[in-house]
Amino acid sequence: MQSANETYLGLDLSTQKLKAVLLNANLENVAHAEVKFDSDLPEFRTTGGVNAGTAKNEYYVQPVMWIKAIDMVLDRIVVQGADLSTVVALSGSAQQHGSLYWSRAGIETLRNLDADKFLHTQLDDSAFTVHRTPIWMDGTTGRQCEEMEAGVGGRERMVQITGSRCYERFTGPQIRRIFQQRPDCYRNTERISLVSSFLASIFLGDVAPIDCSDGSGMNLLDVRTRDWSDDCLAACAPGLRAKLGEPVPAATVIGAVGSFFVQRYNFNTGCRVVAFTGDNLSALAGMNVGKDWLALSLGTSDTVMMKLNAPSNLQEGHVMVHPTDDGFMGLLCFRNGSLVRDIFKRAEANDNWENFSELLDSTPRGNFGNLALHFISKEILPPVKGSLRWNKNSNLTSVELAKGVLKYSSPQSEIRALVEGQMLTRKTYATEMGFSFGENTKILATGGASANRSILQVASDVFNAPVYTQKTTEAALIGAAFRAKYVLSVARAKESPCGDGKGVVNAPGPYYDFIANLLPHSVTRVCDPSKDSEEIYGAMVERYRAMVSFMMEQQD
Ligand SMILES: Nc1ncnc2c1ncn2[C@@H]1O[C@H](COP(=O)(O)OP(=O)(O)O)[C@@H](O)[C@H]1O
Ligand SMILES: O=C(CO)[C@@H](O)[C@H](O)COP(=O)(O)O
Repeated sequence: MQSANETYLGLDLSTQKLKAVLLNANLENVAHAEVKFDSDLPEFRTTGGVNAGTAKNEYYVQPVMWIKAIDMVLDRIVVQGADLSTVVALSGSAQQHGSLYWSRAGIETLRNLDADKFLHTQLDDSAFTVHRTPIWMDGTTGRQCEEMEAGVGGRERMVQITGSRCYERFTGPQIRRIFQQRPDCYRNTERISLVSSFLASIFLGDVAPIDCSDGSGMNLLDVRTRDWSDDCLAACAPGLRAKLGEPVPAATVIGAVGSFFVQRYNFNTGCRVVAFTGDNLSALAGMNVGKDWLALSLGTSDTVMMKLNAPSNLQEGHVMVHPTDDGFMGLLCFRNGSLVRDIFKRAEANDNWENFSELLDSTPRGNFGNLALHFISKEILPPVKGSLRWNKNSNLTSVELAKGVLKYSSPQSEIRALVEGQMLTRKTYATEMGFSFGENTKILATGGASANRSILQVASDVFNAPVYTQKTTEAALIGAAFRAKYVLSVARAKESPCGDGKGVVNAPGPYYDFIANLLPHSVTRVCDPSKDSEEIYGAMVERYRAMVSFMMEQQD
């Protein structure tokens, strides 16, 4: 039976941080802690949480950094007042697509962790066959993408099976590259984890299954049957099914917390571990979005998410297995999100978000016809690299602007052109994915930049829809704790003896209603679109498309 002082732990291993939150039975925040990779773990020399490799578009992380962060974040949340013995279920979220390669010795160590030692002194480099984990920012697998699509019978077929065409950051192409370039490492790999199932594995004390929802970001899972596709596995690398293990639905209790955590952090032996999932899926769970809602996550990457009843066969964009119901989730990911806004904040706004907002607010909507696209690293949607600034004439001056010879004459124009360009990109692709904008459309924003009202006002104007936020900007993190509570309630109802009245636990019903009942007033309307929004931004979409075509022609 549920007792009033039970708590739920959520974790989120995002690009730049590892965060933890403890929620009580009413889903209220009891304690929170975070570890920032750049500043708290400087010995790993990351920038924005990642290391750049020597090859073009190569980005990786050393897994030991994440392991070190786990000890640190738990120590910190205890200092914040968390009594971890009250946690009845925990779950987590993590950046999507990255892959970790367990050695046999690593799995042995994982199963026998010594509570008197730090995790990172036990699970060191020898636990993994690949010491540079490729993460979602990596773009080195163009060749493997082509090979895998050809292997299954073409791009369309890949989209039909997995919900996405092959993307360079997706796990399947990354695994194939390791198989081809480092065959010994691949052969010596006992199991492969996603970042989410890796984090779950640590808490479980054994290799955790990959969940079907994060598994949809691999180009390996059949999103309809919710199992690995034999065609995709064959097109990727040999012996892969055994290395991946069987996928499970995100709503699965995968075991009890490992004894390391019981002895070292005072967790209860009965604390259940619920399958961890990808951060975008977890954000959808944390935002609990219903019909008419478009979720906009402004974390390190910007992502747009929506609920889909059936998979769309759109080639640009991803269809994933929904984390909390039987349907699907549509996802669009934009690599040049916060990191580019960070660059402009430093260069144009004295490294201060308030200045950035003032400059943004002091320029009229439409920016006198100045519009810019900044894809500092190769963008996912559209697949373009470079910067392009156009003014209202979009011709001669634009060429000079395009060459980077010129910037706009004021920081105000620079910043508005950037943010309007970003939001136009998000809206154009959301429309192409099949989201139909109408008078009932509402945007729910989350992620670090959703704390910025000025950025949200541009989003509201460009999307021509009201923007809402939740109390927290960390939907992926709270989504993990919400799922822990919900999945535990489902498990308890199943375990409970039925029919005799006493002690029977009722099934909690669908996830959406369960969370909505606990948190009936969880969103606040923060921005409304200006009256002239459609007039201004409707027309700008065509210019935006012309700019993208221009950039496409310039690509090498
Ligand atoms: N007030 C603000 N205005 C705009 N952006 C902000 C603000 N505060 C934080 N951010 C952005 O949030 C980003 C981090 O978002 P977060 O959701 O914590 O990232 P992730 O979960 O991907 O690690 C930072 O890179 C920063 O650009
Ligand atoms: O690649 C994707 C989604 O497909 C990214 O959204 C990653 O999942 C990273 O997430 P953040 O750290 O930006 O939240």
